[in-house]
Amino acid sequence: MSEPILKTSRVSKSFGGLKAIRDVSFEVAPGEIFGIAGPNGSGKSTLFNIITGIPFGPNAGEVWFKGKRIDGQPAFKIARMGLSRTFQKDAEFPDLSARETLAVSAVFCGGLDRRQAAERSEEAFALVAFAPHRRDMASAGLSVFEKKQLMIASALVSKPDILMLDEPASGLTKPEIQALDTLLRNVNAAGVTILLIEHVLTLLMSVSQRLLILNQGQQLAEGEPRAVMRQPDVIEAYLGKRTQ
Ligand SMILES: Nc1ncnc2c1ncn2[C@@H]1O[C@H](COP(=O)(O)OP(=O)(O)OP(=O)(O)O)[C@@H](O)[C@H]1O
Repeated sequence: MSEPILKTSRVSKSFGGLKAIRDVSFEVAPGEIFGIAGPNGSGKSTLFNIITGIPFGPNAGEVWFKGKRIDGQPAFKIARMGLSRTFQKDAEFPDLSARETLAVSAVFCGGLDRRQAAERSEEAFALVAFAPHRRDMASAGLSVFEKKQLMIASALVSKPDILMLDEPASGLTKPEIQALDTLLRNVNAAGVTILLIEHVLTLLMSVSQRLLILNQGQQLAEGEPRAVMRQPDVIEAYLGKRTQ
């Protein structure tokens, strides 16, 4: 692999007696779409939290981004270095328009002035193919898919090197998942490395160049998606053990 853009080295995170992430090490190459999967509660979102520092870093281990160690850094610094994320729950401002939402993200998260914010918003809207005639309506009136587009555009407005998406396909119909597949490929083709947590395995398998599988906070497998998904221990973690 070329020099990794992101690397974790034996990161761990505990909540009291619960070891949510144990000794997880992986590397992401620049320009890659890197998928992360695992059963419910296996630690996927906690891994994103540890990397971004939102709301906490690891208890142990190291996180490296663009050759710099970032664990222990404040979350806003990590974000401004070029690491941007979304959350499982859509969090729109219902009374703000899509355009105003992006302006807020650009000014507060990207640290941009109003002119730069407007330029970046146009770029982000274009990248996620957000319909121009819907940009000035209140976010509350947007469709589920448009809210996803807006969430991703908000994360892109600061021009991150890495975009980290936590289950972006949840709540989408099959055609919308197909549209999300295209959206992710377009964002990636524009030079953004993507880390993708996703339960919709068709999407994950379609867009990811490599997969990391977590189970009970531990790294179960990593590698080429089809090979990983054929591994007996991965099948067992998803489907349970045969009893006969
Ligand atoms: N802030 C917290 N305090 C206490 N326990 C937590 C906290 N965050 C996560 N956990 C626990 O850590 C474990 C891993 O949770 P996490 O949300 O990372 O899993 P996940 O793989 O993202 O799950 P899902 O697929 O359901 O979103 C779970 O047992 C969860 O209950």
